[in-house]
Amino acid sequence: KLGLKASKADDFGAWYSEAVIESEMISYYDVSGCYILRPNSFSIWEKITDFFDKGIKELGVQNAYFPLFVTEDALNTEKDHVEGFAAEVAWVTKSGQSELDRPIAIRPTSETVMYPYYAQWIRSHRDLPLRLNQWTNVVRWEFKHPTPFIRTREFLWQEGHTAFATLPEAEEEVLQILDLYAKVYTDLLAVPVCKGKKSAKEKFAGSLYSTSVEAFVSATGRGVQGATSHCLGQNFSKMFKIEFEADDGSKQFAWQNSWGLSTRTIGVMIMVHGDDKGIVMPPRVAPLQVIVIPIPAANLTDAQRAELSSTTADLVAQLKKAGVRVQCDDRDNYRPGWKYNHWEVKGVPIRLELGSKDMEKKSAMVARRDTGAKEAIMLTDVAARVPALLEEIQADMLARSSAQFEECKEVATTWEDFMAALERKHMVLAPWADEEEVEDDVRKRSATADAMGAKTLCIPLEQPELPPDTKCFASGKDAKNWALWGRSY
Ligand SMILES: O=C(C[C@H]1NCCC[C@H]1O)Cn1cnc2c(c1=O)CCCC2
Ligand SMILES: [Mg+2]
Repeated sequence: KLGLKASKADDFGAWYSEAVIESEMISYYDVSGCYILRPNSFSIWEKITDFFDKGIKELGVQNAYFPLFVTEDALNTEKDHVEGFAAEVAWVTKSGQSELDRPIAIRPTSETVMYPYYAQWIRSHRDLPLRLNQWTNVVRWEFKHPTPFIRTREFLWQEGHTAFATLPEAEEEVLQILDLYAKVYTDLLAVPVCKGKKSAKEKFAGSLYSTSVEAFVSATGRGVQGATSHCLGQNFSKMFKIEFEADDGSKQFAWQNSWGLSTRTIGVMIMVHGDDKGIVMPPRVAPLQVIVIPIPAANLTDAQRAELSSTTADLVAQLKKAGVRVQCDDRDNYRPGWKYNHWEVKGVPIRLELGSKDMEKKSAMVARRDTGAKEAIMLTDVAARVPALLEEIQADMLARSSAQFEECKEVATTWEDFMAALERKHMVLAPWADEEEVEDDVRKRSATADAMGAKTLCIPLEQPELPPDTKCFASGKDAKNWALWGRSY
């Protein structure tokens, strides 16, 4: 059977597992929760890192590298946050046969690695702002069911850690980074996101407030946090004594941010765009954008065969010159149908078929992976048309996924409408009291036998009008704002 065995609509988990394997993005590994990122997925991470790294450097952020290991004492400096996560911290307890006299943690995130040194480096307001980022791996020994890219025990990410003399400077950066995160999703991955603030319950315990970009997987009706940008206020500078002498001579605690985006981005892209034929790659991140497949007729003369291969080689050369990532599959031990499937599973955005009758008409047949649409293109137009078509595909993918996102977002002001929307596997924009106990209550009351309860995904930065006297959909108390609710990963 061509395409995947599992269907995305019928068995999403099986579909996703099969898609990441058949597309050669992932290989399973013999440590649970860990996966091998093969070239087809790692090249996407390279595009994301190139884009984001350029963006933060334009903002004045510098890259550095801090050690993988954290001492027990350092890690416990922020113990009231870590205790919630203590079970996730992985420890080195021995080397060879000998026990370490003190266990050493593997970084689950690097605040406690970096901030003792921030305290050493920052003495005067002239040392600010200090804005460092690192591209690393981190380890979190999650116990929930692992999912490639989405929830893994080791993952790649970037973590930005910045310090400013004033809160306004920090707050400005929080939103600059959030904008960059949104662009990673919309401009590279063709995935729409909602920018918002996290509720008190959902925010990072160590932050003053957290902002995030939230994506939505319509196939499962679950939201997924795409990336986070936290304003830490002076919480960490007080813990780590990151103080500076202000220009008026007073000693003040620095104002800090931290922000992170991980290889989870790739999983979101797969879940949003994939179909029953496999992965659908947005052209801007596709490792291979065009596969050229010559289709020699059975009874070709040597001359005709030679002409077909030289025309094919010429097309590939023209497309390469036009900056297109292109390959030719002229293997003679596979028939065309097998090849179509082979490259569709990998999500190659464009297939260019070159058959003998096409040759006579000096044209090629181009097939789009996202819609399956085919169009004949004159050979002389290929080098101009294909780059334009790739951009059209990118735009169309974002337009379709954005329309899907809006379709999956319902407004509700009553409990009944809220629950009905969840039943339809949708997100719900609802006015609420913005109180943690209300959120706890909704989580419990909205859980059903076969589905987890809903949480707030974010409080959208773009708030709809809130008429006076609007009541919280769940508690009946006065509503403070609109939150986007949903089941989530
Ligand atoms: O990591 C963060 C906050 C922050 N870390 C840096 C990047 C941005 C942002 O994610 C929150 N967090 C999540 N998970 C864990 C910890 C933790 O602090 C610490 C212990 C192990 C698990
Ligand atoms: Mg976690």
